[in-house]
Amino acid sequence: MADDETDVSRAAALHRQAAAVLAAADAGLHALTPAPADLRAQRGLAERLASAAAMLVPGWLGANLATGQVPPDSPPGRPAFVRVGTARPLPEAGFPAVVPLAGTGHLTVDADGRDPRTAALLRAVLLRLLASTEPGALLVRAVDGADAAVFAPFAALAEAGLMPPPATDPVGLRAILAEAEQWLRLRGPRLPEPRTPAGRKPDTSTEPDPDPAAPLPQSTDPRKLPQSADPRKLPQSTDSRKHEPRKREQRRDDNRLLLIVVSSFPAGAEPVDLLRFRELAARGPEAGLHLLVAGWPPPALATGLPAQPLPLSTPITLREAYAIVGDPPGASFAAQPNDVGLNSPVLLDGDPPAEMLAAVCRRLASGFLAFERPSLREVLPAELWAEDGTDGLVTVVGRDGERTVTVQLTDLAPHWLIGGRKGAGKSAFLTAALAGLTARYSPDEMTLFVITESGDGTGNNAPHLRSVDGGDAERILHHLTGELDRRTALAARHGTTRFTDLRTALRTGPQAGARESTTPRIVCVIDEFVPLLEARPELLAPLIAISRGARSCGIHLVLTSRSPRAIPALHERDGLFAQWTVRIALPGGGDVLEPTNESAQSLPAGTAVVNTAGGLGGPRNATRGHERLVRFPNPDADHRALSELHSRLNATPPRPRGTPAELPAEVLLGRPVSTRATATPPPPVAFPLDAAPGRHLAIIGAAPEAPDLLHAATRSVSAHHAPGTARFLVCTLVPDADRHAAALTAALTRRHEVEHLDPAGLTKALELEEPAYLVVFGLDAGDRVTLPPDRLTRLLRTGPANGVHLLSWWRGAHRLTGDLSTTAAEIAGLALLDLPADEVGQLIGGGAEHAGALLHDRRSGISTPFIPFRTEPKQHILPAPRSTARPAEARET
Ligand SMILES: Nc1ncnc2c1ncn2[C@@H]1O[C@H](COP(=O)(O)OP(=O)(O)OP(=O)(O)O)[C@@H](O)[C@H]1O
Repeated sequence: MADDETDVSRAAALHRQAAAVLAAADAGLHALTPAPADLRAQRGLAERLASAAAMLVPGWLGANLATGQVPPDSPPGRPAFVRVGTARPLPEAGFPAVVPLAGTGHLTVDADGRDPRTAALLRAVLLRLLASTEPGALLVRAVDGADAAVFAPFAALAEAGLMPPPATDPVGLRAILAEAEQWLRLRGPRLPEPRTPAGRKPDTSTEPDPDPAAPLPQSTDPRKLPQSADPRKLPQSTDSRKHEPRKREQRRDDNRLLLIVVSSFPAGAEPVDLLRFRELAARGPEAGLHLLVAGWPPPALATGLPAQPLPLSTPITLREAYAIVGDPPGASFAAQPNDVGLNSPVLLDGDPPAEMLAAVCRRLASGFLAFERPSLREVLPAELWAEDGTDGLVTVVGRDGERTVTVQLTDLAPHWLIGGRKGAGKSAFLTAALAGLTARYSPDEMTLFVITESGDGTGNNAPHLRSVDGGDAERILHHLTGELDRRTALAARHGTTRFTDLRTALRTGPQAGARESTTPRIVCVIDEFVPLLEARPELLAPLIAISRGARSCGIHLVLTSRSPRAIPALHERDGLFAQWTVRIALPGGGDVLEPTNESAQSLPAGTAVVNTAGGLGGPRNATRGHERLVRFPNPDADHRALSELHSRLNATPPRPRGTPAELPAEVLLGRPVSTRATATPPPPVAFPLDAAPGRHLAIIGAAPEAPDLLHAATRSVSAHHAPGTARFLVCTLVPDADRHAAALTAALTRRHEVEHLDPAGLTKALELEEPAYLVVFGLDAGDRVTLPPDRLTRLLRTGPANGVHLLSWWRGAHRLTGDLSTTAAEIAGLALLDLPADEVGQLIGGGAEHAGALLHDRRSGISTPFIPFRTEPKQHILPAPRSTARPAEARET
């Protein structure tokens, strides 16, 4: 019994003990967990926060990407908030953790992108932002200093030029900083110069380029018109170097954002770079610039700098299994005044599904290509012909992100080599570049020759243009080598070795204002030079001569090709391209770059790599100071702007007249007389009107078609000159030719400046020293008062050097072989129409016998029969002049 009692007591004690433990555990539990009512409140709060988040971050900005389901599109507008993960105040309750961005601030993560959680977060946030904005409305620049391939999944955007490959070194980092600072300069309040704590200026010597938005030196050309005299102004265009980015931005999209995502800072980054980040952070949000910086502050780099938070940013701090989200700029997540940050652990978003990310990149890349192409107007200046070409020619060729890209033709970078596969856009690039050049420089500053197979390769009819006929290649190149010789002699005379100095000497020296001092830079474009050189190897020598002499003579070559390396010798040491520093590679045109340079691999349409170091380069993903990926306009899509420009160019004073750089005009007289059938029509019979003494034409004969031939021949000279660039003085001394003179005047007036002269005016015009064509019908009727022999002789001898040429019709040979024979012997070009054999003999020497039309060039001694060109049908018959008519009689008629 006693044992039973003992057992019962022991059981009771154990029971009490167990009950006490239970009570203690119960008390302990109650002390550790919230009361059921609080739990419910927290769950309710999480639900309310989740619904608020759905409104704050709709669609891509806040969806749970891990499900793999493509979220609905976000409504248009800036991504003011973005989700970074899920806040979990309770294991079973959570809500999206959302931080502010556009218009408010930035985001920092303490661990850099080498931590996989950071890398995944950066990719997720970047994807959300890209997917929720219009293609091109968000420009992204990335930095991956640890080269951890954090942004590799976004490579398709790099190829589209939407998000360039990440910068991996300090040079690339500084290029991005410079771009961001330029962004602020254009959009935000003024950015002060960043300084190190010691007051030292940041070392920007390794930055890729000077600020392209900075204005170029102002023109010193005294002929430059003031802004108010604005026939030259292009009111709807903008000077891309001075005003264009701001205007473009205002016009197109004030809501654009520039996002800089730093996964990790490169090892060589300096404290001053971080200070620049701080400045950008402080001023960025109001200008649409936002930063997503991992590894902030970078302790190893921040030597000398206190580890401060980035201004206006929401900091994220990683812990073992979760992250802590600090307070956003200017606000607090905490309910209690003394609390800081979100009062809940946050599970950061992981990597978005790869397929989803790739699809978004593809969509953006194709949309961006259309969105981001600059218009032709963006490469044109605000004012026509306002630039001075003395130091070189510079034009905008397109845009690299927000930065306009200019390319130069100067004494040190005299030529361009452009490569691209068929259909790459070479003609488009050229057309836009030439439009920019012809709009910036007047024909006094620049002369243009274009050699194309088709003759229409550049769509250019600017008054600077001298020839677009592919058949003219030889003539043009020989003319240019002649010009090279002339300029070389001038340079020797003035003791100059650079063209800039020669031009300055010519302008300011005693010869200033004389014809020889008008020495424009010459640009000679050869579209598709490879087939040309393959077919005409003899053209290589003049090309090499021009290439070498460019520096001192101001003659620039621009060559394009689908296969620039098809003639390897041109690229070898001392080959044509050895000294050509400017290389422009369009899609499929990587051949113009050095073989080790991969930057032009898989370029999309409408883009080009502009390299100013002879094509030197390396891997594709590197940022190089001498290389730019440029988007260029498509003039095909901008016909209106192009034709508007050309009509302005052709209507714009001052109209340049003949310059020594111009190819001499040729008078076309007729078709050659040939009995052989040929596949292509032979060239017309022509007489060149160059600068040598005697280069004038006399059409001689009483045949009815003779005055009409003068009409036709003069029109061919008119056609040689770009509209508005030549001057014609027309005179008739025989009434029967009045209608020819009137018809000619009417035809010429449509293109050039024309003046009708009476006999007294003709006498005066014999003293002309300004370039002009003197066209006289019935010159044999001029008496000694109208045609003082000494004046006529002087004109015939010295006129061509001044660009003055006499084109005349004589009703017979009697004056030329009679009283004016000495004077008339100065005329080198004789077009004889049905002259009696004895008169032909007297004029061009014995033994000549010919019926019909014959051109005799006294310089070469060659006579060429031809079938005269006509402007009117044959029925008009002139009364035959009296071959014995005396001058005075003729004048009275
Ligand atoms: N900036 C651009 N963006 C988009 N498309 C463009 C751009 N420039 C040109 N294109 C288009 O590319 C096509 C080819 O252009 P283009 O004729 O200039 O090429 P190409 O290199 O000169 O060709 P080819 O070698 O046959 O002469 C045209 O249809 C043109 O509209």
